[in-house]
Amino acid sequence: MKKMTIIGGGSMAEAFISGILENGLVNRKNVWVTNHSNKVRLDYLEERYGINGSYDLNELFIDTDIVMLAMKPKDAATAIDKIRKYLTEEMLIVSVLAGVSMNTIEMLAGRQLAIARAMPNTSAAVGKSATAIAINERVSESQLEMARKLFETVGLAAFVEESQLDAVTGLSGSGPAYIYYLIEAMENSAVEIGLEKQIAKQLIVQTLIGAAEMVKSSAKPPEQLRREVTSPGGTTEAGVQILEANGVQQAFISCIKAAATQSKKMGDALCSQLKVY
Ligand SMILES: NC(=O)C1=CN([C@@H]2O[C@H](COP(=O)(O)OP(=O)(O)OC[C@H]3O[C@@H](n4cnc5c(N)ncnc54)[C@H](O)[C@@H]3O)[C@@H](O)[C@H]2O)C=CC1
Ligand SMILES: O=C(O)[C@@H]1CCC=N1
Repeated sequence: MKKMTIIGGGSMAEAFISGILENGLVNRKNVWVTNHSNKVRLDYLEERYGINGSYDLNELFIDTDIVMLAMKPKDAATAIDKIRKYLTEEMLIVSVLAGVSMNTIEMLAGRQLAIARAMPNTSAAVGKSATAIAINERVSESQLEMARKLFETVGLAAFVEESQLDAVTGLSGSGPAYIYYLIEAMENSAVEIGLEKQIAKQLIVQTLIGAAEMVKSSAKPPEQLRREVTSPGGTTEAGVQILEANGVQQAFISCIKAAATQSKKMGDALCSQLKVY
């Protein structure tokens, strides 16, 4: 990959810049980033990573072979409108915009483009994202490999159909927040039952890593692993009965469905705004 241009210099962009440089995917002198008039932030990215920040569109787009869209979905229309004349069919456009379809991006750009639309998560910041990627028919084999390599610099990358990306968003895009929510509850309860926050945090984190590792490496389904922890009449049973009585599993299911529905709604809202234009 010769040159990469990132539109939007927020937390997602920073995770990718860090991953790309750590893995030597693009030379730091060939990584370009812009944002919406936050010069202080661009200066920080330049200084911290030795990359280029710029507001000059010619400089940003000349000879670039990959353009990443990393602004908030609500800013996508304005941002793409500004850069549309610089986008060409030869470039790979990589979008991480939640809920914004490849069709919508092409409508905003006013032309057909080779697009890889992905849903990473914030664990990209530590190289542990779970990312799903969908591509359109204009993406070449070499561009597909480029997208795979790009997302693998920040964690696991899997290819899905675009129609599945709202589900992915509800599941793993928003997923870290559900786990943090659980950790908050575990930390609060630990303090209430007499543990110090610091030691509780270590125990909780290791418990999560261990359980995740077990699910990953074992052929047993999670339900069976759960049963193996649960001795009849024991402590786990006493705890899990409370979760069941409070409908916690159902609450998680409803939570993920609501997040997936919201992803679809956000995309539909942007799409209907475009039709009104
Ligand atoms: N935060 C998350 O958990 C995840 C976010 N995403 C997606 O990643 C994208 C970025 O999210 P964050 O990094 O959290 O956002 P952020 O708010 O940290 O950064 C957004 C950046 O876009 C820039 N921007 C706004 N308007 C612009 C314009 N017209 N031209 C150029 N730059 C412009 C802002 O100046 C800012 O630097 C969003 O579309 C979000 O849906 C995807 C997966 C997970
Ligand atoms: O909450 C959001 O809309 C974004 C998309 C996935 C995670 N955060």
